[in-house]
Amino acid sequence: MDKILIATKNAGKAREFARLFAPKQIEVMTLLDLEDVPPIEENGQTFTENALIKAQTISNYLHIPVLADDSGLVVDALDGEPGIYSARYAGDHDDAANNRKLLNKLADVAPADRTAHFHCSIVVVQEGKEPLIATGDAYGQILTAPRGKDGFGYDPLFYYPAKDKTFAEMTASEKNMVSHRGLALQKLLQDFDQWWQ
Ligand SMILES: O=c1[nH]c(=O)c2ncn([C@@H]3O[C@H](COP(=O)(O)OP(=O)(O)OP(=O)(O)O)[C@@H](O)[C@H]3O)c2[nH]1
Ligand SMILES: [Mg+2]
Repeated sequence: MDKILIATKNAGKAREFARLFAPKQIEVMTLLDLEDVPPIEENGQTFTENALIKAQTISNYLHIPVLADDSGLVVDALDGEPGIYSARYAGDHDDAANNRKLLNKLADVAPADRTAHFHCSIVVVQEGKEPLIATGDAYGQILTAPRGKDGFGYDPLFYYPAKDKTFAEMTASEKNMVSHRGLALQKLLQDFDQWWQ
């Protein structure tokens, strides 16, 4: 079975990618499976720049093909915050604190103005090849209180009208069908087989 290394330390992303790659008979490994990982500085100005930084840092170190995802929540009433800072909005990878900060910032914003989208940029890099890049977006709105227990990050606050559920109320497969990450990966996979050869 082929394996792909995903340059992420996020267990929520790792679970979603494992499920997304399963039909292709590709096993997913992540930085959570490795012992010594060089530090990755996510100092890009865009999601795609950050995804390239993650993938290239690890590919330069291990000399194997690497996929990376940079993603986040873009809230219209907050001029696009938290955006590329989604993981470190209030506390570094503290989902509860990040969600509290988001709710506080939106306290005076009416339901109709609480529109937002999740964005995901996925890249795959391999030495000597042009990177393969795909993006996906999922549109919804931010609730005033969390709903649901599944998923990760801001999922309990992100309401997806077409399914009348938050991302945290969806099963993993339901979320993958409509999520920013699922959509970006579907696009990436259209070109992946040819790129992978
Ligand atoms: O509710 C959510 N459902 C999602 O589907 C989702 N996708 C991204 N996010 C948020 O955006 C940050 C990514 O930041 P990010 O791309 O730098 O990833 P990360 O730092 O968590 O892991 P790594 O891949 O960098 O190691 C994450 O931490 C989350 O806060 C999500 N929240
Ligand atoms: Mg990160």
